Amino acid sequence: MQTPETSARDAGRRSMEGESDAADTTHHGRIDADAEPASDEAVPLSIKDLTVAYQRKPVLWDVALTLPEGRLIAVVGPNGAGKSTLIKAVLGLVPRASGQISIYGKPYETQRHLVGYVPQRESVDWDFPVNALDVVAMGFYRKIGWLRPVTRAHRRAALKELEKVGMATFAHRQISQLSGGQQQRVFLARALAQDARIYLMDEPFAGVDTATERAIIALLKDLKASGKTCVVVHHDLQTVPTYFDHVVLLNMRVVAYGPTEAVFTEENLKKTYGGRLTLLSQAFYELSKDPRLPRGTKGTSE
Ligand SMILES: Nc1ncnc2c1ncn2[C@@H]1O[C@H](COP(=O)(O)OP(=O)(O)OP(=O)(O)O)[C@@H](O)[C@H]1O
Repeated sequence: MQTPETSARDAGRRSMEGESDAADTTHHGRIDADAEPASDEAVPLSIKDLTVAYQRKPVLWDVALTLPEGRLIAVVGPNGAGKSTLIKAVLGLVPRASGQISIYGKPYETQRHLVGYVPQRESVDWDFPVNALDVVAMGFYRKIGWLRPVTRAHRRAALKELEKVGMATFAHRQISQLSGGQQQRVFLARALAQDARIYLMDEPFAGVDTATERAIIALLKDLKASGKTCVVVHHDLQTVPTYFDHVVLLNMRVVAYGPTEAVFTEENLKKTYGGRLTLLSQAFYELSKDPRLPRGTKGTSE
């Protein structure tokens, strides 16, 4: 039966068929680099046949991903590729035209307590009258229940999370009076307070200084060391190989997915970024000079 959702999907399929653009790959661009675990219950995030449309225009198309546990996973792609939409779809914040999403084998609605979210900074209302400590304490609400008061013990625990991100001295500062990087750290502390098993972070490195970037990457490594999975929307191609174990290359479809050293190649990036080859060549030129790169990642544009 034709519904508005299936009609949006069909419209999108037709427009996709007319294009030979960057996202046009076989097998939905999926590379099954990791052997899939026997059961979805062992998989932090499983996405099957996900299509999302805004006003009937698809922005994610037949996305399929099986993400492994205990890894740092970058989601990379050009502006408008659907990276934020992917994160929002997992959190049930945007309606799906089709597809199934599961967190450790069950729908997000029953697994919220396992998921920590760090939103894109621009999407937050920073005029909301709360201080940094209040924001972090919100991370405990799922455990304590929304109607229960935050106790002194929770505030102490929230302060500890702020310490981890170097923000304890700003605990009583209104969030609107913090710098962009400081706000970002507070939201990371809130995600830590959630004590989740999988973290979804939408551009946590955007607009932060070098010290904050180092603090965030140290935090990600700690999370990984304790077996957590972090899915991070990331724009800086140069740092992908050093920061992340796995990469999802996205441009409406999944162009490629798998371990960074196998997937983060110039060819796959060209498929992902399409016509923006000049920029990409420059990025690869910079990359090719970087001694930290794993073998096979170096570009050919030297
Ligand atoms: N609420 C919305 N209503 C209509 N269109 C939307 C909405 N949100 C996003 N879009 C469109 O969907 C597409 C994907 O947006 P999305 O924010 O997911 O991309 P992105 O990859 O995160 O981009 P960026 O790197 O610029 O943050 C874009 O073309 C965007 O304009």
